[in-house]
Amino acid sequence: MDRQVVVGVAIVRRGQVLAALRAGVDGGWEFPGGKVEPGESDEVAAAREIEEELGLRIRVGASLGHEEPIGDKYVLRVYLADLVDDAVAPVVREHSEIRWVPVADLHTLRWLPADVPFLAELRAALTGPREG
Ligand SMILES: Nc1nc2c([nH]c(=O)n2[C@H]2C[C@H](O)[C@@H](COP(=O)(O)OP(=O)(O)OP(=O)(O)O)O2)c(=O)[nH]1
Repeated sequence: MDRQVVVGVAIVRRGQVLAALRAGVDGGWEFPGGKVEPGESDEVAAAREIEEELGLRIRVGASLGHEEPIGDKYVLRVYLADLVDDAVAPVVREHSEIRWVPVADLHTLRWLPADVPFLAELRAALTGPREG
């Protein structure tokens, strides 16, 4: 059976990324998002989950590129997004905590294991190639 896709959304606002803390023993910091439902595109699922979890309207952009297995049932894809309205604040509905984190500090949080490989990609996508 194919693995079900989980979309994580890296919402970027003024150089900071919204990180969300999943509660519980298996908890940790994650990109808000959730499972893509049958017949739904990744982008539609991402926008739906962010509206449900945080009350935010987003524009979903590019995928960070690769996908990461979560256990043996799921696979995680992470998409860049920005806010339709920068002035609207997130509402915490499902997480224990949320934080806007400067891109350079993302690695200081305790992320869920599947998320860690995306951090370098995210930093590269947001800061561009370094000049030598
Ligand atoms: N949303 C999200 N889930 C992640 C990330 N990294 C990671 O390992 N996961 C795991 C945690 C969960 O086991 C699974 C996603 O489940 P979920 O609970 O967010 O999905 P959902 O909102 O559709 O929930 P449900 O209706 O099935 O309960 O993927 C991440 O960055 N974002």
